[in-house]
Amino acid sequence: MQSENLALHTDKYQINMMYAHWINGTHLRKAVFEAYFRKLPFGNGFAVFAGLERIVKYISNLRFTEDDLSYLAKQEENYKPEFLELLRDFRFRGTMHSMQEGAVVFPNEPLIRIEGTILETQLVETALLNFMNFQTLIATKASRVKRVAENDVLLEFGTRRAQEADAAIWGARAAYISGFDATSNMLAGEIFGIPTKGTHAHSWVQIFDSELEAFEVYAKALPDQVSLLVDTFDTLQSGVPNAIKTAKKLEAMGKRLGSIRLDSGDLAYLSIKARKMLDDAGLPYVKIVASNDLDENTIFNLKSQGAKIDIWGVGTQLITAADQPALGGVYKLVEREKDGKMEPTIKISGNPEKVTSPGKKDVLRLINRDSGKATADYICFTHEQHARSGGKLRLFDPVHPYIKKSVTDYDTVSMLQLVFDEGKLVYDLPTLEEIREFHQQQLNLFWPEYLRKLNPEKYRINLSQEAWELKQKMIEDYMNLQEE
Ligand SMILES: Nc1ncnc2c1ncn2[C@@H]1O[C@H](COP(=O)(O)OP(=O)(O)OP(=O)(O)O)[C@@H](O)[C@H]1O
Ligand SMILES: O=P(O)(O)OC[C@H]1O[C@H](OP(=O)(O)OP(=O)(O)O)[C@H](O)[C@@H]1O
Ligand SMILES: O=C(O)c1cccnc1
Repeated sequence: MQSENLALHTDKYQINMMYAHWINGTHLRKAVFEAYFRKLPFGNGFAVFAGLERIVKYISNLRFTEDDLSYLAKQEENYKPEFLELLRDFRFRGTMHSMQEGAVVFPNEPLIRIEGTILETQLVETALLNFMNFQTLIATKASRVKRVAENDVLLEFGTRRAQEADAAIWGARAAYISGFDATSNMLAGEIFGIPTKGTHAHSWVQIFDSELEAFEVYAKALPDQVSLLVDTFDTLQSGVPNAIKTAKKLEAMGKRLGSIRLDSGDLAYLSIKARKMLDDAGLPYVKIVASNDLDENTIFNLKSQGAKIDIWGVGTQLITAADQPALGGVYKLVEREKDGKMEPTIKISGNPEKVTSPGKKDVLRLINRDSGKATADYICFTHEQHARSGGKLRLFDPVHPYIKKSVTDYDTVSMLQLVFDEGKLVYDLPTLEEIREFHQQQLNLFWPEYLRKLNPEKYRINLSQEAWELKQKMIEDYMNLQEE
Protein backbone atom coordinates (compact mmCIF):
# COMPACT_ATOMS: atom_id res chain seq x y z
CA MET A 1 0.00 0.00 0.00
CA GLN A 2 2.81 2.40 0.83
CA SER A 3 4.48 2.38 -2.60
CA GLU A 4 1.48 1.77 -4.85
CA ASN A 5 1.47 3.52 -8.20
CA LEU A 6 -1.62 5.59 -8.71
CA ALA A 7 -0.76 7.69 -11.77
CA LEU A 8 -3.98 6.62 -13.49
CA HIS A 9 -6.04 7.17 -10.35
CA THR A 10 -7.33 10.32 -12.00
CA ASP A 11 -10.32 11.38 -14.06
CA LYS A 12 -10.00 10.96 -17.80
CA TYR A 13 -10.66 14.64 -18.30
CA GLN A 14 -7.38 15.47 -16.56
CA ILE A 15 -5.43 13.40 -19.12
CA ASN A 16 -7.45 14.93 -21.94
CA MET A 17 -6.73 18.47 -20.69
CA MET A 18 -3.05 17.59 -20.32
CA TYR A 19 -3.06 16.28 -23.88
CA ALA A 20 -4.88 19.26 -25.34
CA HIS A 21 -2.45 21.60 -23.55
CA TRP A 22 0.44 19.64 -24.99
CA ILE A 23 -1.00 19.83 -28.50
CA ASN A 24 -1.53 23.55 -27.92
CA GLY A 25 2.00 24.00 -26.57
CA THR A 26 0.73 25.34 -23.22
CA HIS A 27 1.33 22.30 -20.99
CA LEU A 28 4.37 23.81 -19.28
CA ARG A 29 2.66 27.03 -18.32
CA LYS A 30 2.55 27.61 -14.60
CA ALA A 31 -0.64 27.37 -12.58
CA VAL A 32 -1.61 27.65 -8.92
CA PHE A 33 -4.47 25.61 -7.49
CA GLU A 34 -5.99 25.63 -4.01
CA ALA A 35 -7.99 22.83 -2.38
CA TYR A 36 -10.69 23.74 0.13
CA PHE A 37 -14.26 22.86 1.14
CA ARG A 38 -17.16 25.25 1.29
CA LYS A 39 -19.39 23.72 3.95
CA LEU A 40 -18.62 21.95 7.19
CA PRO A 41 -19.94 18.40 7.48
CA PHE A 42 -22.44 17.18 10.12
CA GLY A 43 -23.26 20.75 11.22
CA ASN A 44 -19.94 20.65 13.06
CA GLY A 45 -18.11 23.88 13.92
CA PHE A 46 -14.78 22.75 12.44
CA ALA A 47 -13.17 19.94 10.45
CA VAL A 48 -10.07 17.88 11.18
CA PHE A 49 -7.66 17.92 8.27
CA ALA A 50 -6.35 14.49 7.25
CA GLY A 51 -4.99 12.81 4.14
CA LEU A 52 -1.60 14.47 3.78
CA GLU A 53 0.50 11.36 4.38
CA ARG A 54 -1.25 9.52 1.59
CA ILE A 55 -1.04 12.53 -0.71
CA VAL A 56 2.70 12.80 -0.07
CA LYS A 57 3.21 9.11 -0.86
CA TYR A 58 1.04 9.39 -3.94
CA ILE A 59 2.94 12.39 -5.29
CA SER A 60 6.35 10.92 -4.43
CA ASN A 61 5.52 7.75 -6.37
CA LEU A 62 3.86 9.43 -9.30
CA ARG A 63 5.14 7.70 -12.47
CA PHE A 64 3.46 6.30 -15.53
CA THR A 65 4.43 2.64 -15.82
CA GLU A 66 4.74 0.73 -19.08
CA ASP A 67 1.32 -0.80 -18.36
CA ASP A 68 -0.16 2.66 -17.80
CA LEU A 69 1.32 3.91 -21.07
CA SER A 70 0.08 0.97 -23.11
CA TYR A 71 -3.35 1.39 -21.57
CA LEU A 72 -3.30 5.08 -22.52
CA ALA A 73 -2.17 4.14 -26.05
CA LYS A 74 -5.36 2.11 -26.48
CA GLN A 75 -7.73 4.95 -25.66
CA GLU A 76 -10.19 6.25 -28.24
CA GLU A 77 -8.49 9.67 -27.98
CA ASN A 78 -5.52 8.26 -29.92
CA TYR A 79 -2.99 10.20 -27.89
CA LYS A 80 0.11 10.79 -29.99
CA PRO A 81 3.11 8.60 -29.10
CA GLU A 82 5.22 11.71 -28.38
CA PHE A 83 2.75 12.68 -25.64
CA LEU A 84 3.06 9.24 -24.11
CA GLU A 85 6.83 9.60 -24.27
CA LEU A 86 6.51 12.84 -22.32
CA LEU A 87 4.47 10.98 -19.70
CA ARG A 88 7.13 8.27 -19.49
CA ASP A 89 9.47 10.86 -17.95
CA PHE A 90 6.79 12.54 -15.90
CA ARG A 91 7.68 13.38 -12.29
CA PHE A 92 5.97 15.85 -9.99
CA ARG A 93 8.30 18.86 -9.90
CA GLY A 94 5.88 21.36 -8.44
CA THR A 95 5.62 23.07 -5.06
CA MET A 96 3.00 22.11 -2.53
CA HIS A 97 1.95 23.72 0.75
CA SER A 98 -0.50 21.97 3.05
CA MET A 99 -2.22 22.08 6.39
CA GLN A 100 -0.75 19.55 8.78
CA GLU A 101 -2.77 16.45 9.54
CA GLY A 102 -4.76 16.91 12.71
CA ALA A 103 -5.18 20.66 12.10
CA VAL A 104 -8.54 22.16 12.99
CA VAL A 105 -9.70 23.71 9.72
CA PHE A 106 -12.62 25.72 8.36
CA PRO A 107 -14.57 26.36 5.17
CA ASN A 108 -13.16 28.43 2.32
CA GLU A 109 -9.58 28.44 3.54
CA PRO A 110 -6.93 26.82 1.37
CA LEU A 111 -6.00 23.45 2.88
CA ILE A 112 -3.54 22.58 0.15
CA ARG A 113 -1.90 24.88 -2.38
CA ILE A 114 -0.11 23.49 -5.42
CA GLU A 115 2.06 25.41 -7.85
CA GLY A 116 3.57 23.89 -10.95
CA THR A 117 3.08 23.25 -14.63
CA ILE A 118 -0.45 22.79 -15.86
CA LEU A 119 0.49 19.21 -16.66
CA GLU A 120 1.34 18.24 -13.09
CA THR A 121 -1.14 20.44 -11.23
CA GLN A 122 -4.02 19.15 -13.34
CA LEU A 123 -3.05 15.48 -13.08
CA VAL A 124 -3.07 15.35 -9.27
CA GLU A 125 -6.45 17.01 -8.65
CA THR A 126 -8.57 13.89 -8.54
CA ALA A 127 -6.46 11.73 -6.25
CA LEU A 128 -5.63 14.63 -3.96
CA LEU A 129 -9.32 15.44 -3.45
CA ASN A 130 -10.17 11.78 -3.09
CA PHE A 131 -7.71 11.36 -0.19
CA MET A 132 -8.30 14.72 1.44
CA ASN A 133 -12.09 14.59 1.26
CA PHE A 134 -12.51 11.09 2.66
CA GLN A 135 -9.92 11.23 5.41
CA THR A 136 -10.92 14.72 6.54
CA LEU A 137 -14.57 13.63 6.62
CA ILE A 138 -13.89 10.58 8.80
CA ALA A 139 -11.48 12.44 11.09
CA THR A 140 -14.20 15.07 11.58
CA LYS A 141 -16.89 12.49 12.31
CA ALA A 142 -14.53 10.75 14.75
CA SER A 143 -13.84 14.06 16.43
CA ARG A 144 -17.58 14.51 17.07
CA VAL A 145 -17.74 11.07 18.65
CA LYS A 146 -14.69 11.87 20.76
CA ARG A 147 -16.20 15.17 22.02
CA VAL A 148 -19.15 13.22 23.38
CA ALA A 149 -17.29 10.18 24.70
CA GLU A 150 -14.77 12.43 26.46
CA ASN A 151 -12.45 10.18 28.45
CA ASP A 152 -14.21 6.89 27.74
CA VAL A 153 -12.35 4.43 25.55
CA LEU A 154 -13.28 4.49 21.84
CA LEU A 155 -12.78 1.49 19.57
CA GLU A 156 -13.08 1.74 15.80
CA PHE A 157 -15.10 -1.28 14.54
CA GLY A 158 -16.06 -0.17 11.03
CA THR A 159 -14.14 -2.36 8.57
CA ARG A 160 -16.97 -4.73 7.65
CA ARG A 161 -19.23 -1.85 6.68
CA ALA A 162 -16.62 0.45 5.13
CA GLN A 163 -16.74 1.33 1.43
CA GLU A 164 -14.00 -1.24 0.68
CA ALA A 165 -10.53 -1.84 2.05
CA ASP A 166 -8.83 1.54 1.57
CA ALA A 167 -11.68 3.30 3.32
CA ALA A 168 -11.47 0.90 6.26
CA ILE A 169 -7.73 1.31 6.67
CA TRP A 170 -7.33 5.03 6.12
CA GLY A 171 -10.59 5.59 7.99
CA ALA A 172 -9.18 3.75 11.01
CA ARG A 173 -6.15 6.04 10.85
CA ALA A 174 -8.33 9.15 10.58
CA ALA A 175 -10.33 8.03 13.62
CA TYR A 176 -7.12 7.52 15.58
CA ILE A 177 -5.94 11.05 14.71
CA SER A 178 -9.12 12.44 16.27
CA GLY A 179 -8.76 10.54 19.51
CA PHE A 180 -10.04 6.98 19.03
CA ASP A 181 -7.95 4.64 21.17
CA ALA A 182 -7.75 1.53 19.01
CA THR A 183 -9.05 -0.19 15.89
CA SER A 184 -10.23 -3.74 15.28
CA ASN A 185 -8.49 -3.68 11.85
CA MET A 186 -5.24 -5.61 12.08
CA LEU A 187 -3.84 -4.30 8.80
CA ALA A 188 -4.33 -0.70 9.96
CA GLY A 189 -2.53 -1.73 13.14
CA GLU A 190 0.33 -3.26 11.20
CA ILE A 191 0.73 -0.40 8.73
CA PHE A 192 0.24 2.57 11.03
CA GLY A 193 1.02 1.22 14.48
CA ILE A 194 -2.52 1.95 15.74
CA PRO A 195 -3.27 -0.13 18.87
CA THR A 196 -5.60 -3.04 18.02
CA LYS A 197 -8.36 -4.44 20.22
CA GLY A 198 -11.08 -7.02 19.90
CA THR A 199 -13.74 -8.94 21.81
CA HIS A 200 -15.42 -11.95 20.12
CA ALA A 201 -18.43 -12.56 17.89
CA HIS A 202 -21.77 -14.28 18.53
CA SER A 203 -20.52 -17.20 16.42
CA TRP A 204 -17.98 -18.01 19.13
CA VAL A 205 -20.79 -18.61 21.58
CA GLN A 206 -23.06 -20.36 19.09
CA ILE A 207 -20.44 -22.93 18.13
CA PHE A 208 -20.38 -24.37 21.64
CA ASP A 209 -23.16 -26.29 23.39
CA SER A 210 -23.34 -23.77 26.19
CA GLU A 211 -22.56 -20.08 26.64
CA LEU A 212 -20.64 -20.79 29.84
CA GLU A 213 -18.39 -23.31 28.09
CA ALA A 214 -17.76 -20.77 25.29
CA PHE A 215 -16.77 -18.08 27.79
CA GLU A 216 -14.49 -20.37 29.77
CA VAL A 217 -12.67 -21.75 26.74
CA TYR A 218 -12.12 -18.26 25.35
CA ALA A 219 -10.95 -16.77 28.62
CA LYS A 220 -8.55 -19.66 29.21
CA ALA A 221 -7.12 -19.58 25.69
CA LEU A 222 -6.30 -15.89 25.69
CA PRO A 223 -4.21 -13.95 28.14
CA ASP A 224 -5.56 -11.65 30.84
CA GLN A 225 -8.34 -9.08 30.36
CA VAL A 226 -10.48 -10.72 27.68
CA SER A 227 -13.86 -9.30 26.77
CA LEU A 228 -16.96 -11.53 26.62
CA LEU A 229 -19.99 -10.80 24.45
CA VAL A 230 -23.02 -11.36 26.67
CA ASP A 231 -26.06 -10.88 24.43
CA THR A 232 -26.18 -14.04 22.31
CA PHE A 233 -29.17 -15.51 24.19
CA ASP A 234 -30.35 -13.36 27.08
CA THR A 235 -28.08 -10.61 28.42
CA LEU A 236 -29.29 -10.42 32.03
CA GLN A 237 -30.58 -13.98 32.51
CA SER A 238 -27.69 -15.81 30.94
CA GLY A 239 -24.86 -13.66 29.46
CA VAL A 240 -23.94 -11.55 32.49
CA PRO A 241 -24.35 -14.43 35.04
CA ASN A 242 -22.13 -16.67 32.89
CA ALA A 243 -19.55 -13.88 32.52
CA ILE A 244 -19.54 -13.48 36.32
CA LYS A 245 -18.98 -17.24 36.78
CA THR A 246 -16.13 -17.07 34.27
CA ALA A 247 -14.62 -14.04 36.01
CA LYS A 248 -14.65 -15.90 39.33
CA LYS A 249 -12.89 -18.89 37.79
CA LEU A 250 -10.32 -16.55 36.26
CA GLU A 251 -9.71 -14.93 39.65
CA ALA A 252 -8.99 -18.38 41.09
CA MET A 253 -6.37 -18.78 38.35
CA GLY A 254 -4.86 -15.37 39.10
CA LYS A 255 -6.37 -13.78 35.96
CA ARG A 256 -8.99 -11.11 35.47
CA LEU A 257 -11.91 -10.66 33.13
CA GLY A 258 -11.42 -7.35 31.28
CA SER A 259 -14.92 -6.49 30.12
CA ILE A 260 -18.29 -7.66 28.89
CA ARG A 261 -19.80 -6.41 25.63
CA LEU A 262 -23.44 -5.46 25.08
CA ASP A 263 -24.46 -5.46 21.41
CA SER A 264 -28.27 -5.25 21.38
CA GLY A 265 -31.31 -4.14 23.31
CA ASP A 266 -31.62 -1.07 25.49
CA LEU A 267 -27.98 -0.28 26.15
CA ALA A 268 -28.74 2.18 28.96
CA TYR A 269 -30.98 -0.19 30.87
CA LEU A 270 -28.81 -3.26 30.27
CA SER A 271 -25.57 -1.50 31.18
CA ILE A 272 -27.01 -0.16 34.45
CA LYS A 273 -28.32 -3.63 35.39
CA ALA A 274 -25.13 -5.38 34.30
CA ARG A 275 -22.98 -2.88 36.24
CA LYS A 276 -24.95 -3.62 39.38
CA MET A 277 -24.69 -7.38 38.87
CA LEU A 278 -20.92 -7.14 38.35
CA ASP A 279 -20.44 -4.85 41.36
CA ASP A 280 -22.61 -7.04 43.57
CA ALA A 281 -20.47 -9.99 42.53
CA GLY A 282 -17.33 -8.16 43.66
CA LEU A 283 -16.19 -7.43 40.12
CA PRO A 284 -16.06 -3.60 39.97
CA TYR A 285 -13.00 -3.79 37.74
CA VAL A 286 -14.86 -5.51 34.88
CA LYS A 287 -15.63 -2.83 32.30
CA ILE A 288 -18.67 -2.59 30.05
CA VAL A 289 -18.28 -2.27 26.28
CA ALA A 290 -21.24 -1.26 24.12
CA SER A 291 -21.70 -1.56 20.37
CA ASN A 292 -24.64 -1.55 17.93
CA ASP A 293 -24.87 1.15 15.33
CA LEU A 294 -23.55 3.82 17.68
CA ASP A 295 -22.75 7.37 16.71
CA GLU A 296 -22.21 10.64 18.58
CA ASN A 297 -25.94 11.14 19.05
CA THR A 298 -26.71 7.71 20.52
CA ILE A 299 -23.64 7.93 22.73
CA PHE A 300 -24.72 11.37 23.95
CA ASN A 301 -28.21 10.06 24.58
CA LEU A 302 -27.02 6.95 26.38
CA LYS A 303 -24.79 9.02 28.63
CA SER A 304 -27.68 11.33 29.47
CA GLN A 305 -29.70 8.25 30.47
CA GLY A 306 -26.99 7.32 32.95
CA ALA A 307 -25.70 4.35 30.95
CA LYS A 308 -22.78 2.62 32.69
CA ILE A 309 -20.63 2.18 29.61
CA ASP A 310 -16.85 2.52 29.77
CA ILE A 311 -15.88 1.56 26.25
CA TRP A 312 -17.68 2.34 23.00
CA GLY A 313 -17.27 0.26 19.83
CA VAL A 314 -18.21 2.45 16.86
CA GLY A 315 -18.39 1.03 13.34
CA THR A 316 -20.83 1.67 10.51
CA GLN A 317 -21.91 5.20 11.37
CA LEU A 318 -18.33 6.41 11.69
CA ILE A 319 -16.59 4.70 8.81
CA THR A 320 -19.33 5.52 6.29
CA ALA A 321 -19.95 9.02 7.75
CA ALA A 322 -23.55 7.85 7.46
CA ASP A 323 -25.27 11.20 8.04
CA GLN A 324 -23.10 12.93 5.44
CA PRO A 325 -21.18 10.52 3.27
CA ALA A 326 -19.06 13.05 1.35
CA LEU A 327 -17.05 16.17 2.02
CA GLY A 328 -17.40 18.53 -0.93
CA GLY A 329 -13.77 19.63 -1.10
CA VAL A 330 -12.82 21.31 -4.39
CA TYR A 331 -9.59 22.20 -6.22
CA LYS A 332 -9.69 25.55 -7.95
CA LEU A 333 -7.33 27.48 -10.17
CA VAL A 334 -6.36 30.78 -8.51
CA GLU A 335 -3.41 31.96 -10.64
CA ARG A 336 -2.26 31.28 -14.19
CA GLU A 337 0.77 32.20 -16.22
CA LYS A 338 0.16 34.67 -19.03
CA ASP A 339 2.90 36.15 -21.19
CA GLY A 340 5.50 34.88 -18.76
CA LYS A 341 3.84 36.46 -15.70
CA MET A 342 1.56 35.03 -13.03
CA GLU A 343 -1.87 36.63 -12.77
CA PRO A 344 -4.91 35.91 -10.58
CA THR A 345 -7.92 34.20 -12.07
CA ILE A 346 -11.52 33.86 -10.85
CA LYS A 347 -14.40 31.49 -11.40
CA ILE A 348 -17.74 33.27 -11.45
CA SER A 349 -20.93 31.52 -10.41
CA GLY A 350 -24.58 32.43 -10.01
CA ASN A 351 -24.20 31.03 -6.51
CA PRO A 352 -22.10 33.61 -4.59
CA GLU A 353 -20.62 30.87 -2.38
CA LYS A 354 -19.13 29.27 -5.47
CA VAL A 355 -17.29 32.35 -6.73
CA THR A 356 -13.61 31.57 -6.13
CA SER A 357 -11.16 33.89 -4.37
CA PRO A 358 -8.44 34.76 -6.87
CA GLY A 359 -4.71 34.86 -6.09
CA LYS A 360 -2.20 32.71 -4.25
CA LYS A 361 -3.10 32.74 -0.57
CA ASP A 362 -1.84 31.82 2.88
CA VAL A 363 -3.84 31.05 6.01
CA LEU A 364 -2.76 32.82 9.18
CA ARG A 365 -4.33 31.80 12.48
CA LEU A 366 -4.54 34.78 14.81
CA ILE A 367 -3.98 33.83 18.43
CA ASN A 368 -4.97 36.31 21.12
CA ARG A 369 -1.93 36.97 23.34
CA ASP A 370 -4.00 37.26 26.54
CA SER A 371 -6.15 34.19 26.25
CA GLY A 372 -3.90 32.05 24.04
CA LYS A 373 -7.03 31.25 22.04
CA ALA A 374 -7.65 31.52 18.30
CA THR A 375 -9.55 34.66 17.28
CA ALA A 376 -9.87 34.20 13.53
CA ASP A 377 -8.23 32.72 10.47
CA TYR A 378 -6.96 35.40 8.13
CA ILE A 379 -6.57 34.55 4.47
CA CYS A 380 -4.16 36.87 2.71
CA PHE A 381 -1.91 36.87 -0.31
CA THR A 382 1.47 35.24 0.13
CA HIS A 383 3.14 38.63 -0.42
CA GLU A 384 1.13 40.45 2.29
CA GLN A 385 3.21 41.20 5.37
CA HIS A 386 0.87 43.26 7.52
CA ALA A 387 -0.72 40.52 9.62
CA ARG A 388 2.50 38.54 9.86
CA SER A 389 4.15 41.40 11.68
CA GLY A 390 1.30 41.65 14.21
CA GLY A 391 0.02 45.03 12.96
CA LYS A 392 -3.52 46.25 13.73
CA LEU A 393 -5.97 44.32 11.60
CA ARG A 394 -9.47 45.16 10.54
CA LEU A 395 -11.35 41.90 10.18
CA PHE A 396 -14.58 41.77 8.23
CA ASP A 397 -16.79 38.99 6.98
CA PRO A 398 -16.20 38.54 3.23
CA VAL A 399 -19.90 37.95 2.52
CA HIS A 400 -21.30 40.42 5.08
CA PRO A 401 -18.55 43.09 5.32
CA TYR A 402 -20.50 45.05 8.00
CA ILE A 403 -19.66 42.26 10.47
CA LYS A 404 -16.28 43.59 11.44
CA LYS A 405 -13.85 43.88 14.30
CA SER A 406 -10.32 45.13 14.89
CA VAL A 407 -7.61 43.01 16.45
CA THR A 408 -4.27 44.16 17.77
CA ASP A 409 -2.82 41.93 20.45
CA TYR A 410 -2.24 38.73 18.55
CA ASP A 411 0.38 36.28 17.34
CA THR A 412 0.07 34.61 13.97
CA VAL A 413 0.58 31.00 13.10
CA SER A 414 1.12 30.24 9.44
CA MET A 415 -1.05 27.20 8.80
CA LEU A 416 0.25 26.08 5.41
CA GLN A 417 3.54 24.20 5.55
CA LEU A 418 5.92 23.71 2.66
CA VAL A 419 5.77 20.03 1.70
CA PHE A 420 7.24 19.76 -1.82
CA ASP A 421 9.67 22.41 -3.03
CA GLU A 422 10.02 22.16 -6.81
CA GLY A 423 9.46 18.43 -6.64
CA LYS A 424 11.65 17.80 -3.62
CA LEU A 425 9.99 16.48 -0.49
CA VAL A 426 11.14 18.86 2.24
CA TYR A 427 8.54 18.00 4.90
CA ASP A 428 9.27 15.35 7.53
CA LEU A 429 6.09 13.35 7.86
CA PRO A 430 5.22 13.32 11.55
CA THR A 431 4.48 10.03 13.28
CA LEU A 432 0.86 9.17 13.90
CA GLU A 433 1.35 9.79 17.62
CA GLU A 434 2.72 13.25 16.85
CA ILE A 435 -0.28 13.96 14.61
CA ARG A 436 -2.68 12.89 17.40
CA GLU A 437 -0.85 15.11 19.85
CA PHE A 438 -0.87 18.00 17.39
CA HIS A 439 -4.62 17.58 16.96
CA GLN A 440 -5.09 17.85 20.71
CA GLN A 441 -2.99 21.05 20.78
CA GLN A 442 -5.09 22.42 17.95
CA LEU A 443 -8.30 21.79 19.89
CA ASN A 444 -6.83 23.55 22.92
CA LEU A 445 -6.54 26.72 20.84
CA PHE A 446 -10.31 27.05 20.55
CA TRP A 447 -12.95 28.17 23.00
CA PRO A 448 -15.48 25.38 23.67
CA GLU A 449 -18.30 27.23 21.92
CA TYR A 450 -16.63 26.59 18.55
CA LEU A 451 -16.19 22.91 19.33
CA ARG A 452 -19.61 21.92 20.65
CA LYS A 453 -21.57 19.30 18.76
CA LEU A 454 -24.87 21.15 18.45
CA ASN A 455 -25.17 24.64 16.95
CA PRO A 456 -21.52 25.64 17.45
CA GLU A 457 -20.51 29.29 17.21
CA LYS A 458 -19.21 30.25 13.79
CA TYR A 459 -15.47 30.84 13.79
CA ARG A 460 -14.25 33.85 11.81
CA ILE A 461 -12.61 33.12 8.47
CA ASN A 462 -11.73 36.47 6.95
CA LEU A 463 -10.15 37.55 3.70
CA SER A 464 -7.56 40.33 3.86
CA GLN A 465 -8.67 43.72 2.54
CA GLU A 466 -6.39 43.28 -0.46
CA ALA A 467 -7.66 39.80 -1.30
CA TRP A 468 -11.27 40.92 -0.89
CA GLU A 469 -10.78 44.01 -3.05
CA LEU A 470 -9.18 42.02 -5.83
CA LYS A 471 -12.09 39.58 -5.76
CA GLN A 472 -14.66 42.39 -5.94
CA LYS A 473 -12.76 44.07 -8.76
CA MET A 474 -12.56 40.87 -10.78
CA ILE A 475 -16.27 40.25 -10.27
CA GLU A 476 -16.99 43.81 -11.41
CA ASP A 477 -14.70 43.52 -14.43
CA TYR A 478 -16.53 40.37 -15.40
CA MET A 479 -19.93 42.06 -15.00
CA ASN A 480 -18.79 45.01 -17.11
CA LEU A 481 -17.61 42.65 -19.82
CA GLN A 482 -21.03 40.98 -19.80
CA GLU A 483 -22.74 44.34 -20.29
CA GLU A 484 -20.60 45.34 -23.26
N1 LIG B 1 -31.31 3.43 25.67
C1 LIG B 1 -31.13 3.75 24.42
N2 LIG B 1 -31.39 5.00 24.00
C2 LIG B 1 -31.22 5.35 22.72
N3 LIG B 1 -30.76 4.52 21.78
C3 LIG B 1 -30.46 3.26 22.14
C4 LIG B 1 -30.62 2.82 23.46
N4 LIG B 1 -30.25 1.53 23.50
C5 LIG B 1 -29.86 1.17 22.27
N5 LIG B 1 -29.98 2.21 21.43
C6 LIG B 1 -29.66 2.30 19.99
O1 LIG B 1 -30.87 1.96 19.31
C7 LIG B 1 -30.60 1.19 18.17
C8 LIG B 1 -31.27 -0.16 18.39
O2 LIG B 1 -31.38 -0.75 17.18
P1 LIG B 1 -32.15 -2.11 16.96
O3 LIG B 1 -33.48 -2.01 17.58
O4 LIG B 1 -32.03 -2.43 15.52
O5 LIG B 1 -31.21 -3.07 17.76
P2 LIG B 1 -31.56 -4.29 18.60
O6 LIG B 1 -32.84 -4.88 18.14
O7 LIG B 1 -31.46 -3.90 20.00
O8 LIG B 1 -30.34 -5.21 18.26
P3 LIG B 1 -29.97 -5.99 16.94
O9 LIG B 1 -31.03 -5.75 15.91
O10 LIG B 1 -28.62 -5.43 16.56
O11 LIG B 1 -29.89 -7.38 17.39
C9 LIG B 1 -29.10 1.07 18.06
O12 LIG B 1 -28.60 2.12 17.25
C10 LIG B 1 -28.64 1.28 19.50
O13 LIG B 1 -27.33 1.79 19.59
O1 LIG C 1 -22.80 -1.64 14.72
P1 LIG C 1 -21.49 -1.04 14.31
O2 LIG C 1 -21.30 0.34 14.85
O3 LIG C 1 -21.25 -1.15 12.84
O4 LIG C 1 -20.33 -1.89 15.05
C1 LIG C 1 -19.85 -3.10 14.57
C2 LIG C 1 -20.90 -4.19 14.62
O5 LIG C 1 -20.34 -5.27 13.97
C3 LIG C 1 -20.69 -6.42 14.69
O6 LIG C 1 -21.97 -6.83 14.34
P2 LIG C 1 -22.25 -7.84 13.18
O7 LIG C 1 -21.61 -7.43 11.91
O8 LIG C 1 -21.87 -9.20 13.62
O9 LIG C 1 -23.81 -7.79 13.00
P3 LIG C 1 -24.95 -7.10 13.82
O10 LIG C 1 -24.87 -5.66 13.45
O11 LIG C 1 -26.19 -7.77 13.36
O12 LIG C 1 -24.67 -7.36 15.27
C4 LIG C 1 -20.66 -5.96 16.11
O13 LIG C 1 -21.36 -6.83 16.92
C5 LIG C 1 -21.24 -4.58 16.05
O14 LIG C 1 -22.61 -4.59 16.26
O1 LIG D 1 -13.97 -6.82 18.54
C1 LIG D 1 -15.18 -6.63 18.42
O2 LIG D 1 -15.97 -6.74 19.35
C2 LIG D 1 -15.73 -6.21 17.08
C3 LIG D 1 -14.93 -5.98 16.00
C4 LIG D 1 -15.47 -5.60 14.82
C5 LIG D 1 -16.82 -5.43 14.69
N1 LIG D 1 -17.60 -5.65 15.75
C6 LIG D 1 -17.08 -6.02 16.92
